[in-house]
Amino acid sequence: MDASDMGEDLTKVLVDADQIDRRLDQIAAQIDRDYAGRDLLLVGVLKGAVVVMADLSRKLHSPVEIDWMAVSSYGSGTKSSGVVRILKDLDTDVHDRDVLIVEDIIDSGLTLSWLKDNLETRGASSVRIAALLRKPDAVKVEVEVAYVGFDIPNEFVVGYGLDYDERYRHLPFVGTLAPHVYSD
Ligand SMILES: O=P(O)(O)OC[C@H]1O[C@H](OP(=O)(O)OP(=O)(O)O)[C@H](O)[C@@H]1O
Ligand code: HPA
Ligand SMILES: [Mg+2]
Repeated sequence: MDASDMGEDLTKVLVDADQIDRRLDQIAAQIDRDYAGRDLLLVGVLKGAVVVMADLSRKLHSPVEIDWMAVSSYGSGTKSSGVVRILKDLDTDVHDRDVLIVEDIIDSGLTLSWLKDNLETRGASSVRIAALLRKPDAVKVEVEVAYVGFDIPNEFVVGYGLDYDERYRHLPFVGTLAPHVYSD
């Protein structure tokens, strides 16, 4: 599948499937080295992180546990509301655990800075972040990211887990959405 399958909804492919695959290989190798001999809990942030969690976790050689949270600050629009809500909490007690939050994107940083604080408050022994994408020009709150796939321009992107109004999450690449799709 490529951008042309999406008709005129996408203006371009920003990061293709091969680039994502190669970058995740590197990040997984780094995570394996950094957490060698430790008992890591991966926390995926629903729904956007589903695709990167599936691909990244299968590249890890270390034993890990996986749990999920759903938080939302976007609703159906393209701008963060800044108000983070927990829609689904973890099933796992993170007290004394090494936690790695796995995310699709850091945009304003509001979601991850809130989530990192939240998990630290629960007594996790470490909380770090892995994010496939980051938009340096959109950051409103600085968040330290241990593993980042790609820095991208400040444009609304979809695919590889990322949606616009719940669509396009299944695309195997990251592309920019044509403005006519969200300004109609
Ligand atoms: O850095 P921020 O500006 O906070 O934006 C990043 C967050 O926004 C998106 O999630 P969203 O709330 O849209 O939910 P979704 O993952 O279900 O699409 C994305 O998956 C991140 O979780
Ligand atoms: N695309 C889709 N979802 C998002 C984005 C984006 O660029 N930023 C934050 N959530
Ligand atoms: Mg989203």
